Amino acid sequence: MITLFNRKEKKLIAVLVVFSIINSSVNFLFIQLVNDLISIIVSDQVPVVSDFLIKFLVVIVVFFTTRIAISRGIIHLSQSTYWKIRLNIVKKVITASYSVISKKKAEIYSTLTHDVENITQLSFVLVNIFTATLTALACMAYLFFLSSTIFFITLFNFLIAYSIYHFVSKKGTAAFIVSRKLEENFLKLLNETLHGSKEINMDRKIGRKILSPYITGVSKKCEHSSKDAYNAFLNSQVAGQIFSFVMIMLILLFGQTYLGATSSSVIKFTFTLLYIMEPVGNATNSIPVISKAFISWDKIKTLGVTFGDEKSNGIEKVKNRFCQNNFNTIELKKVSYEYPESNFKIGPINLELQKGDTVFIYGENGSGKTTLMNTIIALSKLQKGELIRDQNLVNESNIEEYRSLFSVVFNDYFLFDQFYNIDKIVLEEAYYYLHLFEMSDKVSISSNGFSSTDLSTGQRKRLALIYAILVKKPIIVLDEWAADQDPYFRQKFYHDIVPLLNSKGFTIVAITHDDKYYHCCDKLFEMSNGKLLKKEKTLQV
Ligand SMILES: Nc1ncnc2c1ncn2[C@@H]1O[C@H](COP(=O)(O)OP(=O)(O)OP(=O)(O)O)[C@@H](O)[C@H]1O
Repeated sequence: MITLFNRKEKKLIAVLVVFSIINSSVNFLFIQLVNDLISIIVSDQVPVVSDFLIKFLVVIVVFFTTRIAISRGIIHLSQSTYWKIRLNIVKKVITASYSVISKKKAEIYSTLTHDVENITQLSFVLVNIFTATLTALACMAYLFFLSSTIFFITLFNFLIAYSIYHFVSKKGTAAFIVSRKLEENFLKLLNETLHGSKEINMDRKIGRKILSPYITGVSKKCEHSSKDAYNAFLNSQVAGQIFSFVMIMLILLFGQTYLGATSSSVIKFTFTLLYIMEPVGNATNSIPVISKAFISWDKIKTLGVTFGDEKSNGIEKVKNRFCQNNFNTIELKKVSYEYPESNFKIGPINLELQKGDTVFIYGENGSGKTTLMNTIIALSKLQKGELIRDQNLVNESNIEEYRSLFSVVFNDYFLFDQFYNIDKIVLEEAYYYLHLFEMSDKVSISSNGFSSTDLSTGQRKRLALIYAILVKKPIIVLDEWAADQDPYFRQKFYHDIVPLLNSKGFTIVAITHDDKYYHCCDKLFEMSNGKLLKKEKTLQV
């Protein structure tokens, strides 16, 4: 759960509350000052200008000083909250499991942009509402003092107006919830458009189709529900204003004759009502912002719950352990994994990896090789069976440490801009691998990262493997790494690089379709429809 404010900020909020009370009080004093002047003027007297000017000056100075202080405080609070929530979400994204993140990308984007912004807007609005409420309360007390009968009639009208507002604004909130959901769909489609821009360039039909009916459809629906929401709020605002005008007219027409008020009270009453109409109107205009902020806050909380808190310390736990962390054996005992979405299942699988092994896994497309790999490296949560490292069961408490044994080049790998997980790069070693992978004429290496990643697909994959080696985790896992390499380099990889890495102490697990090189491993397995079969490597040569 996100803690919105620290102790210092809570103190600042307390100060802002005090300033708001002072601000509302002087606001109220101003109307009293004006009312006093009106009384003097309607009774054909001449006011003592210096008296009123001094009071006016005090009121105006205090009003604007507190107003500026409140605004600055709010800007500080809103911006620090904005970035705190954003960082908190990113932190959760970094520590959450891959399976959760891969399904929640659009939701994360819309929360990071849309929802956090809505919460920030709320802080600006809350101050207006708070000061308007205080001013209104002070004015209401003043009205009571002027005429209790008219005060109760006014109060009754306010309550009716509020009930109508409350009823109608429920409709508005419901429409905002719909539009928030649609916003997520919009971002999902936008994401597809950005990632598929090459395909769209090649075939504009995809672009046209995704634009209409999909993106246009979602944006139209979103536009309609937002309009419905704002209209609902607008209707209730208008209803509130009509009530106020009716009230003022009734008091002016019947205040003296039927309600027993003096002419001076009626004027003061009317003036006070007119005066509070603006801040109260502004405050009610801000209700949609509050409504959206509540919806967004719910979203942020739900997203936090989805991520789960159990791994929130994962990053800190494995810090700096990469080079020291090692293993002797890893065992999979009766391990199974099933995708609920497709009902595809692997297992039960028994497998033993020993330090220094070179293991190749081959098999038909869709036979479950990547699923098995994700299970071995504990990227997928274990559903059935046991994962054992050196006689120790891998569980929630040691899973991060277990994962840190593996350096993986996924089939759909991502090459980061910088060497985030290498504390100190040994340039000599880095250049040795750059030469080995025949990339030294294309790329140079600094302590931050590779000089460029704008390379061919095969070349980028070579960098990904160099990076995986430099991280120095004991097990290198490769998912069809050689598939993008030319025949010459593929041979170099299987004949020279794999044995070299092996001689340097790396354990290698590779998924491969290169049957020509199946003999280059110690242990060969076939994955067949979710089952792992041990194979004699000579059979495949
Ligand atoms: N994210 C997913 N959600 C649901 N089912 C999935 C998912 N990923 C894979 N599958 C199912 O698991 C099966 C095996 O997929 P997997 O990626 O493990 O195969 P593979 O042997 O690595 O194939 P390839 O050689 O094509 O990479 C697929 O046929 C599919 O039915």
